[in-house]
Amino acid sequence: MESKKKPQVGVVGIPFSLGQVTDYGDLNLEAVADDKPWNKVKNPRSVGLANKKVAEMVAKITKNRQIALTLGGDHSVAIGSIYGHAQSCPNLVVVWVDAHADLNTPLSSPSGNIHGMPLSFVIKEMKKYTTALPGFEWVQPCLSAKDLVFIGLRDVDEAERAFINELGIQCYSMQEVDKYGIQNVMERALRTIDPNGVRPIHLSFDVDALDPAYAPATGTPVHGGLTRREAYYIAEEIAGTGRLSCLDTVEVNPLLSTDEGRQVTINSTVDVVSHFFGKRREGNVSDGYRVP
Ligand SMILES: N/C(=N\O)NCCC[NH3+]
Ligand SMILES: [Mn+2]
Ligand SMILES: [Mn+2]
Ligand SMILES: [Mn+2]
Repeated sequence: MESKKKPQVGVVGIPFSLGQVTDYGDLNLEAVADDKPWNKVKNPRSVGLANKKVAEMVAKITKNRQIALTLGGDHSVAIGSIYGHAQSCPNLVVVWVDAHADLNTPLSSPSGNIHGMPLSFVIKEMKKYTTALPGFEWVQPCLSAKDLVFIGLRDVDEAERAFINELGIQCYSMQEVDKYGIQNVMERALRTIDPNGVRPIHLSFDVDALDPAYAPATGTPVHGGLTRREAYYIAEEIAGTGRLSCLDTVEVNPLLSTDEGRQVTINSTVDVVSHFFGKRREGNVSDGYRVP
């Protein structure tokens, strides 16, 4: 699903040098008429309807045993992608790669922007802290807090940190990435959420997890982010499991940078996504290739 704005070719036309791709096309995301704010929450019914369509599409794709690549738009799209993915893979685990926790509820959010709240809609243990929101009646929490891990956090609101502590969610902020190194972080993260190495992986990649030097064209850039090398490593490790089942790639906003910044962001995003789909820095040999 692309955002409503005309996405840049770079992100839409990700060069899938490996594997067979089915383009399920753009979802027709119509705004809901008279979509009044709910407290500070803007456009709840339109965002809710869009996510319902995302959920139906992701459920269909993952039921086909294909990897669903969801191109945002902002991170609110993960409400639909995780819910839809859970319909076909109820035992999924979620790896959330982001500068932000996106764990606010409609009650705790300072901004009212739903892209800062997606996880509060899908985590079962968040039910008692949150509230019903018009447009989201269709969402049932489908993820246990123990099946989620954060990587790359460095801009976490107080309420989000309190929820992470309360729920005991596994969390590797940039502090832990610096302390342990990305190889160690990936080993610990996957060992904790999927010790037997059998569960389908939902990877939700917010490009602002990258340092703004590599992804300036995004809504909420935060200094001190992942290098491209660290992002490649995450992607290669996830691809290496063979259990990637859904990949969200969100928060690329071409309108928020210079031409150069836009291109830098698209190049980084396309490259990281290619590594999630099997591109390896050591090189690749396609099936059937024979030495010349
Ligand atoms: N990129 C964003 N989430 O990942 N923006 C919203 C965060 C506000 N705490
Ligand atoms: Mn996010
Ligand atoms: Mn973010
Ligand atoms: Mn945003």
